Amino acid sequence: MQSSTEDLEAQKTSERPLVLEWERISFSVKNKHILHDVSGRVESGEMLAIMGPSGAGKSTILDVISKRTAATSGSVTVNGDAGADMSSLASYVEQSDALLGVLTVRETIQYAARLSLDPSTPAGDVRARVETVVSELGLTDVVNSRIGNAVQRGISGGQKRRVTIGSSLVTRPRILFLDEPTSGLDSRTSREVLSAIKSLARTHNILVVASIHQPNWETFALFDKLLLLARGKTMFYGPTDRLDVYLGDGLGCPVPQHANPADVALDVFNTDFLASSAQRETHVDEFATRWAEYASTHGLVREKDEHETLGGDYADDREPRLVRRRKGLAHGVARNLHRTAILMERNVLNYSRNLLAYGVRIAMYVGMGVMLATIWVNLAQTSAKVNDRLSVHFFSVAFLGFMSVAGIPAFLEERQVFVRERMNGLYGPGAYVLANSLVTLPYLFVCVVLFAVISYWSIGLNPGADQFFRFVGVLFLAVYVLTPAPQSAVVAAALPIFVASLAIASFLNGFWMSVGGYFIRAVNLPRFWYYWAHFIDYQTYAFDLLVFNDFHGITLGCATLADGSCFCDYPSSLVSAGECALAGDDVLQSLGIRGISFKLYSAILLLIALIYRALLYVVLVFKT
Ligand SMILES: Nc1ncnc2c1ncn2[C@@H]1O[C@H](COP(=O)(O)OP(=O)(O)OP(=O)(O)O)[C@@H](O)[C@H]1O
Repeated sequence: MQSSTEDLEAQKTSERPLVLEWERISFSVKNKHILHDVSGRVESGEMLAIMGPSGAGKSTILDVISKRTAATSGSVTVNGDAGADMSSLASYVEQSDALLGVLTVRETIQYAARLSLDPSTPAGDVRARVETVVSELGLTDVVNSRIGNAVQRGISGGQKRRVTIGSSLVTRPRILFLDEPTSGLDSRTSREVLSAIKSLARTHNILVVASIHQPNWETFALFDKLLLLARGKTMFYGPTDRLDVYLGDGLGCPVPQHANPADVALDVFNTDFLASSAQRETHVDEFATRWAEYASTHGLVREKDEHETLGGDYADDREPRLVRRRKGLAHGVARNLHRTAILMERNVLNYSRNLLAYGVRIAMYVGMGVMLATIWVNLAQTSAKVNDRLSVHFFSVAFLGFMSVAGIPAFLEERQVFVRERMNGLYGPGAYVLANSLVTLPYLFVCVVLFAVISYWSIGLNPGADQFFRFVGVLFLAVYVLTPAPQSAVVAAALPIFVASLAIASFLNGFWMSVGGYFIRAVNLPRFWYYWAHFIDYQTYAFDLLVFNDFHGITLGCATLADGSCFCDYPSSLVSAGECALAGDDVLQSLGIRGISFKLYSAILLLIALIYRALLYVVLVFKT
């Protein structure tokens, strides 16, 4: 046990230092040139700041060097390897804090640690790591407080920022990218946070690149290097302590005594308020040229031979990729299962505490059970009530389907967390979909059982015990097709905007109702809709199964008219035999579902449920 943890630690810390280099990076979108020939280099243990006025291209260069976005031209290499797998080496802290609101600060950081670590890591090591990060980031006082969400106020914005950073730091990435890590933090906290990052970076040899807006002097001084951009061009690149020299000697804008060189530089390079676009462009071009000349004459452009300081020619060092390959398939499968189990545990915690998303929905199922039980109360077993019985089945399936849209807000919150954690290499869409699909099973089962127990006997559906259990089983499968993630989640994953995904998911639910064969009989549907939509509609199978389950084998009484003749609402095979009654199977015959196979239809329903999950997987693979 211990030895494998040591192996992991040894592997993480004793690996040769990394060198991240980007050379002549240019990036354009729709003919808009956002970055022009930007180069730089950082080594393990160093912290590089990317600064510049608003719109300078800081986030864009960070995206490019972290390989989230491909450059239009230029190269990004790690130890000379342009194909290094950044997701296994790096963690990226985005500007926004994607966290699960119901978890506490400790739980959030602890799950990030557990998801990133080898399964054999002793729990004590995980705890120690978490406590170190918590105390270094000044989160000790709020360690047991919940993050908070729209319903429940939690920790402050600045504390959330630190939790997000902590969730990355605790995984001990070899490279840490931070996009505006200090936004929302006061100057003292900014300094403390960056100082903690620096200390961890030094101790664990982490290479840090951070875009930063307007650091105060002490915060600025924590960085080893600076890349200063304006309108996508390099204004300065080199050790931070050379900035004031360059401003004075190179540009003739000396930094006044006690002034912060970062402030002076941002002032000088901010061209936003010049009158014309041409003026702005000329100004920046002039600065870029002055910098290029100064850098080459003062030796501030780092050349390849400096790589030797890291222990020789690293062109042959393909360590990151080799490490990944050596692990093998069995290790990969075991690790993914381990991560799935951790995600399931976190989901259980999330769902059980998320009263709005999940508690309210249980209440909705109970409320719907009570509604059906009291409105469709005690339906007589007569032919006149056949349509009322059919509507119970239609309504159960359709309404439960509609309620799946209630899962969209919770899914969108989860999706953001998933995107962040996936980008940071903690787990993939497979583990996420599997954990989500498994954890929802008992939750949905409880919901359906509650609904069935409340309504089934009160409505007076087929009294057999087998029929009751089948009713629960079919409804469970139908609800499982859609709730809480799949259909709405597929839509929300593809289009992660609440209002838009709500509208599309609601439209889809309405569509499935229309082609399911209740409002308009399947045989009467226009052929275009019948041949595809009707057959892929989960409501078709769920409705047919519920109706079959209810009507098969029962007899319904018909009305005796004043003239003594018998009237049944559906063609009856029993009347001709002298009985004024309607066989349930006659109703099934009229609906065209007498011969259906219970097993086949259930299997199709299950298949549709699995297809939705496969679709969710595919959408998450390509859209996140
Ligand atoms: N995908 C894109 N399509 C069009 N324009 C883009 C795109 N990405 C970035 N830009 C533009 O490129 C410029 C640089 O954007 P970027 O977000 O990198 O700047 P920034 O320095 O991080 O700004 P801020 O400090 O305000 O966050 C901006 O003018 C932005 O509008």
